[in-house]
Amino acid sequence: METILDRIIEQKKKEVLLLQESKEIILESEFPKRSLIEKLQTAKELSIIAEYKRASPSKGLINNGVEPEVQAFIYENSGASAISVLTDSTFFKGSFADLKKVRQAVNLPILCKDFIISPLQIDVASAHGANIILLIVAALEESQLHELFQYAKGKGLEVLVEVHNQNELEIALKTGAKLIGVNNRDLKTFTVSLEVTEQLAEIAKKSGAFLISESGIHTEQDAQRVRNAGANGILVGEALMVSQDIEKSFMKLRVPLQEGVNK
Ligand SMILES: O=C(O)c1ccccc1NCC(=O)[C@H](O)[C@H](O)COP(=O)(O)O
Repeated sequence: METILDRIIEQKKKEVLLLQESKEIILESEFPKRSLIEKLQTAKELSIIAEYKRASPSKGLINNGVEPEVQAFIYENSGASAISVLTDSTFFKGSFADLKKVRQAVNLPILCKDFIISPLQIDVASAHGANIILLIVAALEESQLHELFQYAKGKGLEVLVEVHNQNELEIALKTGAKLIGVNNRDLKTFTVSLEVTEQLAEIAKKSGAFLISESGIHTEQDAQRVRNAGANGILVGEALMVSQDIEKSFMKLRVPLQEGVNK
């Protein structure tokens, strides 16, 4: 049966074809480098990657009433370590224009949250000001994952390699990734469980990578739970996008790290 991830990847293939056919010259990034890894190395609390996400396949419309640069500015002032911007338009109502607006509004590292299957998309992400790209193991052949990982690193970008089970994690670790994202959401069924982070944390941490727990984190208890499992950071979208008081929501998620976890 065709899953939503299959549909997203089909759409991405069409977008990449259009990019290739347009022969548009994609300029090199004119924006300064920003490193999430450097922040994680010295963090004293669970790092928060705060996401700008208007809509999603699992939730439909989340919040279409706030501008990306305004939301990102509040995230930065509330203590975010990085900002994630959904750039997919078909399924998430995002865009690369959103990414650029966020780049111009904040000094934080920015993650381009998209479904990358081609080096061309990495060029576009970088040109719009991304410092980090996402590679989803479930969406790529292993050889493609390695090729895209090396390409992004060659452009000076950091790479968050996303997994949802042990098999994917073992594939991810073969790239030598320093940033492993464990997505608590199954992208095929939309089921969300923080147990996924608990199950994979030990193997991910043994490799020396920083562990980011992604999706389904809403409360202080959720943040503490994945922190206790060994996460260095969390990626939070919906909870912040629907919050009536972002600073207050942030304060609850800002929990101290256990000593030595990022050494
Ligand atoms: O969020 C979805 O419905 C979704 C569906 C299919 C592929 C990816 C999807 N989301 C991307 C993400 O991983 C999340 O935006 C991110 O981790 C934040 O999750 P949340 O805090 O639960 O909004």
